[in-house]
Amino acid sequence: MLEVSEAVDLIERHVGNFGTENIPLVAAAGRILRQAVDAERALPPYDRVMMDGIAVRHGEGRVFQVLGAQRAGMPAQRLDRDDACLEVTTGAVLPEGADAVIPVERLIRNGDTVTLEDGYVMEAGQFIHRRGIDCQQGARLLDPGLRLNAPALAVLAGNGCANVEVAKVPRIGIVSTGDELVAVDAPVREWEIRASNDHAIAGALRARGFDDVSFDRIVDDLDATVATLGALLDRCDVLVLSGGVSMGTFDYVPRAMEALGVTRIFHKIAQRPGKPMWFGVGPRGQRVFALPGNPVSALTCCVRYVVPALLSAQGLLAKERFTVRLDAEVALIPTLARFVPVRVHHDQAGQALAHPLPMPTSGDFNHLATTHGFVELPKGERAPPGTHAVFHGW
Ligand SMILES: Nc1nc2c(c(=O)[nH]1)N[C@H]1C(S)=C(S)[C@@H](COP(=O)(O)OP(=O)(O)OC[C@H]3O[C@@H](n4cnc5c(N)ncnc54)[C@H](O)[C@@H]3O)O[C@H]1N2
Ligand code: MOO
Repeated sequence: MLEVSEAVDLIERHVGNFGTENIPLVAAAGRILRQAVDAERALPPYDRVMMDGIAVRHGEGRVFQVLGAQRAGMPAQRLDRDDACLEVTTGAVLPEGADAVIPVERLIRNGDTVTLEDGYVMEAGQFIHRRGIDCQQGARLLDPGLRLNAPALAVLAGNGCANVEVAKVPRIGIVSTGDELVAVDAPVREWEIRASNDHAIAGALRARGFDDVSFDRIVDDLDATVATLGALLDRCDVLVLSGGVSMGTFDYVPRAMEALGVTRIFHKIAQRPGKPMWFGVGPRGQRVFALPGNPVSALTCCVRYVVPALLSAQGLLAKERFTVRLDAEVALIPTLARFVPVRVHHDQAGQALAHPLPMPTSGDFNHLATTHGFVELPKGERAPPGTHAVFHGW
């Protein structure tokens, strides 16, 4: 059986990428940037006035004649006199010849004359945001691999990028398998259960920007499984299945994959939950993740393997995971890595602590909703309080 890290490496090696597309900036929030962005011009592009008030030539004078107004959006005017000023607004170009801005609240105005407030001392260069101080033309502002958040969108807009090259979002087919499964809005009989894995998996994916998802259900029948999966392989880049991958006579997923020419990369990882996980690559390079059906296993495997693989295929550089310390002991398993659901809180120094809430079985998904994610623990006997562990959020 593979170790967790070996499974991650194998997926990483086969996951490839989904290509890029050029989209309008207005549609780019949350997408993964796939181009570099350089400054269109020096920023700010001119000496920018930072306060509403007056622009003057710095000196000893205290009374100034107002010659006119230099408003934002006007080309630069000229100020040649030490005893005069131009009224200015925040964002205006500093008038040529001026080298200080005095805020309006420091002035007493009388007709066309302004006088400095008693005791006010001006400094040369004050309240001027100098041309090029933020960056020079051509300076690198954004690198590929960034998720386009609010500041990054502002950089794109501020530098004339009306269209932007981003990673394509893959088409993902989410498939539930099992005769016992019933849709959320259908009548349910005593021996049936409602399918919940598909919604959990879609939630984990959508929360990371993978919003092109479809839902399908297949019954425990080899021909039906082959037919539905075949159609999905034709139109999807990624399949995420749950159920039908363990040892049962009616666990048809591995056999159907073989019949459809999907190459098995691995089956089974030394971990609990999620041991029977299966991963393969289709004839067109489609990535097929077949997750174990138990709800805790399915969601844990989705967050531990599917989400990071798809994000890395999109070229995202930042990793979502971070390190926490356990606040209570966890019993480990000598032969399997263990994923344990936790609630995260912080100690007085602001350090992230994880409170373990092991689920009694991998079928108990209702209690998962009280947790924030899970920690990954190695094989062993016990993890005492204080143990460092990697946390993965739902
Ligand atoms: N003889 C063995 N039996 C099992 C083994 C084993 O190694 N030998 N492994 C166990 C482990 S571990 C897991 S996990 C499960 C995984 O089995 P499958 O992937 O084949 O899943 P199913 O049998 O189809 O379902 C398991 C369980 O999950 C429920 N389920 C399935 N799909 C959904 C869904 N979409 N929404 C909600 N719940 C779902 C299903 O009703 C079952 O209760 O196998 C063990 N058995
Ligand atoms: O490992 Mo299974 O994934 O116990 O529930």
